[in-house]
Amino acid sequence: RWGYGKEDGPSVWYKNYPVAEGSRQSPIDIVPNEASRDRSLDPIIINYDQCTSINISNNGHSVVVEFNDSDDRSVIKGGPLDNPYRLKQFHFHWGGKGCEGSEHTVSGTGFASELHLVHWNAVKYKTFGEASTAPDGLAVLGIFLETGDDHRWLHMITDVLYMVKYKDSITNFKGFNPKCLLPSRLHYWTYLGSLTTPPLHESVIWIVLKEPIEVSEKQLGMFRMLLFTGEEDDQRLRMENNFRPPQPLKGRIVHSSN
Ligand SMILES: Cc1cc(C(C)C)[n+](CCc2cnc[nH]2)c(C(C)C)c1
Ligand SMILES: [Zn+2]
Repeated sequence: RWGYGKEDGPSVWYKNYPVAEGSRQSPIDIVPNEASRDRSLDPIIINYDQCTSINISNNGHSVVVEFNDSDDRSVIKGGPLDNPYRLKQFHFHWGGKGCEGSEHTVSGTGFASELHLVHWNAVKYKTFGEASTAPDGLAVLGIFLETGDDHRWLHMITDVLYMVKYKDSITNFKGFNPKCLLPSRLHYWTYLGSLTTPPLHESVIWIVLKEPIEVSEKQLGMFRMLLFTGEEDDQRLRMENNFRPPQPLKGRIVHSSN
């Protein structure tokens, strides 16, 4: 299968997933003064008030918090989106040391980590699976994490990571509302892209927030105690550097909210 190592990492994914060399792959390097400032771009609207989490798991690639997406209780809308998109899950990508770990970069600079809040278009598609292969099926909100002070709410997640240390482990994680992970300003860049891991479907409307959130080196270090490997595996591989590097823009325009 695929991973983030030398033998199975991003540089060889094209062998089993030819779309890796497609025309709308993610992530990308965002160059702010090459982005087109659209005054017509509305603010994004995030309604997470009725939102509650269900579980937290280690899928062997990242740590994932899942939500009940059986109704429109938690949605993102406005901005570049024609419909409300339902929150399905969020997860993180991070590095092995401070300066790299995010998937998107800004003028060539990476951040220590990147949070992805994954939403799907339940107006046009019946299931997440169907939406995940449609060109306007998913909307992923990307938030950069930079190291600095402790994040006052991230400990809710880092405190339970020991429960999902191994691949395929899962535990109850109710009542967590991810609005506490949002930065104060919702200015964003948006462009058409893809999933950043196989199957790399070109189905994502990316909304990347300009303002990072601050987390401490200690909190970030907790993510690195997770393992890519399972409890029974003879190899113990620390989960870190689970990010794909930026991909060619191939003529795409990045739009910038004001
Ligand atoms: C929770 C989750 C995890 C993953 C990867 C890390 C396997 N993926 C696959 C690819 C991806 C992760 N981040 C951007 N794309 C998704 C998709 C469906 C958005 C969701
Ligand atoms: Zn992701």
